[in-house]
Amino acid sequence: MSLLVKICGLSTRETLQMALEAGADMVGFVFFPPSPRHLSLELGRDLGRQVKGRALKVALTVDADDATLDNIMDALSPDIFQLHGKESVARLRDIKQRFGRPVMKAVPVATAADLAVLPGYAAIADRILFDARAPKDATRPGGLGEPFDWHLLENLDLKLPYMVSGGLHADNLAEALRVTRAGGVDVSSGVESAPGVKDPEMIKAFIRAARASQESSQELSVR
Ligand SMILES: O=C(O)c1ccccc1NCC(=O)[C@H](O)[C@H](O)COP(=O)(O)O
Repeated sequence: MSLLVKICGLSTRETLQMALEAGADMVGFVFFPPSPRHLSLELGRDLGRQVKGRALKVALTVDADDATLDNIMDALSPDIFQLHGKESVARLRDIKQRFGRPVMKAVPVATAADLAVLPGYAAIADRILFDARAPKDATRPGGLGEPFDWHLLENLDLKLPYMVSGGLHADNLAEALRVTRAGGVDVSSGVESAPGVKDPEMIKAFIRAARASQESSQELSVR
């Protein structure tokens, strides 16, 4: 299974183009006003048209209501909804039924106890995104550029595809993958020169590092 690379929080045509040309498998668009990466529906529509099937479009929301999701569906037509709030298992089921799109549930991780929610979500979600749990005073539940202890996932037995995120960058993603055995990596802050300002060279470096890590793990597996 090829490693999935997601570049999240894209908000300009130029950096989206760079991520697509560099080979991102998923491009994430944030619809959460407190985020420095938040997109208007108009910009989401424009950027969505630019993707043209070259990557999966991920709409990132936080405890959004149906009206908000309807608007995002109309503007972006996402391939996946990434639910990054406190959405219940029942809410995941509702969203899947209403929109007919896969859902990726973000699971915040700080301690082993945070993994207790997995069986419920894993029964409904299509994939899981493990992210660092945000501090209590944070203005948003993700995109904070801080890692969690990847060893908490060392003995994970999850039948669902999962990604690792939270404070990743080109220089630590290989270790994150080695420890977590995740099938994908996701990054936002680690490819930015400032909050919300994506850096093309950092995007390229991150994707290059992810592909290099994938190749070396494939070489090890055939030995
Ligand atoms: O990116 C945001 O601003 C954001 C806002 C609210 C909820 C989630 C958010 N990001 C979720 C992502 O998928 C990020 O890529 C993930 O949290 C990793 O972020 P980072 O640690 O900055 O790489």
